[in-house]
Amino acid sequence: MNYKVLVSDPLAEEGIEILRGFCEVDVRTGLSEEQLIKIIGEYDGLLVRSGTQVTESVIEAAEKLRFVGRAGAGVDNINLDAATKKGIIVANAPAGNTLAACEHTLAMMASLARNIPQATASVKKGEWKRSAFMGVELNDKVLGIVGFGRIGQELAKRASALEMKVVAYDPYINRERAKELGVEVMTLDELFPVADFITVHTPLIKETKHLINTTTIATMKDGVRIINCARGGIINEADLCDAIAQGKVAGAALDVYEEEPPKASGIISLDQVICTPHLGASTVEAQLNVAVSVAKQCIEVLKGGSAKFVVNAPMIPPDQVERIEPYANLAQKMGKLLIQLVEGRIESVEVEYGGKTAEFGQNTKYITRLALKGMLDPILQTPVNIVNAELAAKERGIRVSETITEESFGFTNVITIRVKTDKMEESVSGNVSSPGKPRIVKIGEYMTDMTPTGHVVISRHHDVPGVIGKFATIIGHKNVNIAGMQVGRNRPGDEAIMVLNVDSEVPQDAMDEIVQIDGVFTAKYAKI
Ligand SMILES: NC(=O)C1=CN([C@@H]2O[C@H](COP(=O)(O)OP(=O)(O)OC[C@H]3O[C@@H](n4cnc5c(N)ncnc54)[C@H](O)[C@@H]3O)[C@@H](O)[C@H]2O)C=CC1
Ligand SMILES: O=C(O)C(=O)COP(=O)(O)O
Repeated sequence: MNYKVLVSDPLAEEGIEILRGFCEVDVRTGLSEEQLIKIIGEYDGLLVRSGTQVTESVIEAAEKLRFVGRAGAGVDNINLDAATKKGIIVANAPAGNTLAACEHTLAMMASLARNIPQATASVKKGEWKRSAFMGVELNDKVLGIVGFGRIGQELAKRASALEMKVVAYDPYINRERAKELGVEVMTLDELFPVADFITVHTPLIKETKHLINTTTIATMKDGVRIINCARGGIINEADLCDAIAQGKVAGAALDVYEEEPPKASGIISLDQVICTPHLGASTVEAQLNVAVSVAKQCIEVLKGGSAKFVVNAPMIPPDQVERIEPYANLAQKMGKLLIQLVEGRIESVEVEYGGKTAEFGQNTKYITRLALKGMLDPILQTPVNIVNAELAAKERGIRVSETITEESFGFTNVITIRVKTDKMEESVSGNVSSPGKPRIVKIGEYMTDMTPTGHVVISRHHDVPGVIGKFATIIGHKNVNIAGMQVGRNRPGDEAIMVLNVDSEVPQDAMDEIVQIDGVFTAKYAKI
């Protein structure tokens, strides 16, 4: 298969080389939205940084696109809802530029404290104004970190080494980690009045938009200095401008802006504001890291696998992959089998996690999505994958639920998928007894022991002599070899189930004949 990937922002050559070893790569930077919309239909993958706006219209025009890779952390320039709806995997490289952004923040803070950019410009003009650039020390000052994630934590370590007192706010803060780093955890209301320097390291989301504004600035220390190396929009620039003009805020260091590039007449025109053009991630080391990371993830996805840092679907933590992945694969096969066994419009899908699968925790969401993919992908026009499986079900009015039970009919771990349609109900249960040994252990009420692979015929019939023989004769006449057979029943003479593993497809006319056999209630052929 000849894949094509578009790189629409500057990406380190090392990443592009990795991609070129796998597929065709076009590097076209500086495209307008209109230009991007015109060409995106040709591509299977798109790699961006913060310069490209991957809007809903771009996603709409992307006929073949399966992967959008963000060579960096922030994904606020990508319309995740639109991508999710279309089943496009969006992944980033979250840790690759952490240190670059952290060091840039430190550099900005030191430059702000000592007026280095303003002094540099003055000296270059031939001036020698030593008293005009009196600074403040970082030593002993309180640094307030808002957003204690990767960058916030790295910054705390370094600021402590400079003998600053570090305080932090994050609604999801890891208190243990904060304690280890000697950081005092505060609420925002507590942090604002005590900090000499305030630096934001949150994503730009609804909750953080204009987090720093006239009202919150009023609660800050007089002469506070503010740094934003995270995202424009976390600070209300107009409000900050006023506060600097009034002398409430002594200065600001900005790497990111509400509009990029920022207007020359806006906040950057103030002498007390120092600025860089979104350079937080611009180090040789960080660019190599993020480019290689997204290139590798892109290849994995185009090969049919998953990406390591998917942002629009549940992910399995790396240390859980070995345990969860076999069940996820099994669930997908169970879903694929079920959809071939049922008739009618699906109303609900229930995935029950039995025995010790309760220990899977949040990872059940990943497994459930793969069960839905197995079930819905064969019957829907739009490809269904881990990203859009849940949405695809919801859009078709299918209720999806997960339940957890200790009940496991003798197995350590067991997953049961129950499908209810407007005509019937069916269920299958599966287990992975040892690595690489997935089994279907129950179909409806009947225990089985079936490998979920290849061609199968599953019938329900009256448990009376002769039925199985007639069955085998019909299949034999079609030259279909029977590889294995299991019969399950609850009581002699009752309804029984038969699972036949066969070596090739059973033609429809043979299936039609089988259902005509006296005593056969249902018979379904399925390919897993
Ligand atoms: N200037 C640049 O070139 C760069 C900017 N960034 C930006 O820096 C920011 C942080 O990046 P990372 O530390 O890697 O992300 P992260 O995801 O590791 O940390 C973000 C933290 O913000 C916290 N948070 C969420 N909502 C919050 C709220 N309402 N108030 C306070 N905290 C909240 C989260 O709990 C999380 O701990 C992102 O916006 C990212 O895009 C990242 C790299 C380079
Ligand atoms: O990783 C991030 O969030 C950044 O803001 C870096 O942006 P960039 O890749 O340099 O355009």
